[in-house]
Amino acid sequence: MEVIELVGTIRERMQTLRCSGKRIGFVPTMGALHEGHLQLLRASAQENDVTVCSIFVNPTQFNNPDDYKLYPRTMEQDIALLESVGCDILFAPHAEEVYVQQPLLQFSFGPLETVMEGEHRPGHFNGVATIVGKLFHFVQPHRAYFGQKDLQQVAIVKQLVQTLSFDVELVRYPTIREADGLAMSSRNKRLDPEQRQIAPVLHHALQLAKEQLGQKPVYSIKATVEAYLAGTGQVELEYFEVADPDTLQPLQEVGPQQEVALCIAAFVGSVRLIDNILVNLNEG
Ligand SMILES: Nc1ncnc2c1ncn2[C@@H]1O[C@H](COP(=O)(O)OP(=O)(O)OP(=O)(O)O)[C@@H](O)[C@H]1O
Ligand SMILES: CC(C)(CO)[C@@H](O)C(=O)[O-]
Ligand code: BAL
Repeated sequence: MEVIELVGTIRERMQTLRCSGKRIGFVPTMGALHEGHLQLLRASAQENDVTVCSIFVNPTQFNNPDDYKLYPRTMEQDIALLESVGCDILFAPHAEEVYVQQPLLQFSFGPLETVMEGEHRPGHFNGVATIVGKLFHFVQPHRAYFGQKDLQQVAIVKQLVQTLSFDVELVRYPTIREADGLAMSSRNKRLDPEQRQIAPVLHHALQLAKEQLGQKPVYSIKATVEAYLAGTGQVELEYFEVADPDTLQPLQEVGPQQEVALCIAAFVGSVRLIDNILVNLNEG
């Protein structure tokens, strides 16, 4: 695997590959790789001629300085994992070069950024859109792979691609979970053993809500989830929403034919985790 750190070098390399007719698959990450990332990379390796992974803990998308400081960084182990799944190129740029020009562009994603992650992490999606846009320019992928775990991020990137006319096909990959249901996430590495044991309650709460969908009104389902998590005594709920899976806008009512996204964010100790599931009521 080639490891490239400089923007000029990745641009040149990708230009050459594109000119020789190679199809480029791209998996942007912040590192501390786990099986969720590896599945995205395997899908890319299968569906493209060349797979590029980026590892960059992007400072502009962190609204909480401690979260940035404590974000797990495991570069040596990441390189070994990338080699094990046949990744061709790792792009690991430096913040000084990525953010050489200031100030940052301000994006506007309308209603998408006023709910859930947008509401609770001010500036987060502006940082995500900025870095994803830059990475798309550097890597020039034909396809880019994103996880459903960050469902709202996928919608933001989709809007970014449409608004700025990037010629990139987006692939949304299902959430990969631990055996006990916990969605894999780099931040799981920050959980102590007791917190790790309790963390699957986020997923359990989503399952509980799913069972009640179509039977009970949305406000009552929300109350059930709140009471369930409060009962654990160790998890602080930030939000639970029943949302439209495309617009991510909260739904007050759910129709019999509807597909909905059940989305949750909660603190386990000082670690903030998110999760979601998609439910199609039509499928019984
Ligand atoms: N469990 C998972 N299943 C599928 N895709 C995932 C999973 N976890 C992360 N991804 C995807 O991998 C890409 C890189 O994510 P990132 O590096 O932020 O990792 P992460 O595990 O989401 O970390 P964290 O949530 O702690 O920031 C994103 O598109 C993300 O949605
Ligand atoms: C897409 C991304 C790599 C941008 O920094 C990040 O938000 C992530 O890892 O999901
Ligand atoms: N996986 C989303 C990136 C973030 O939480 O900042």
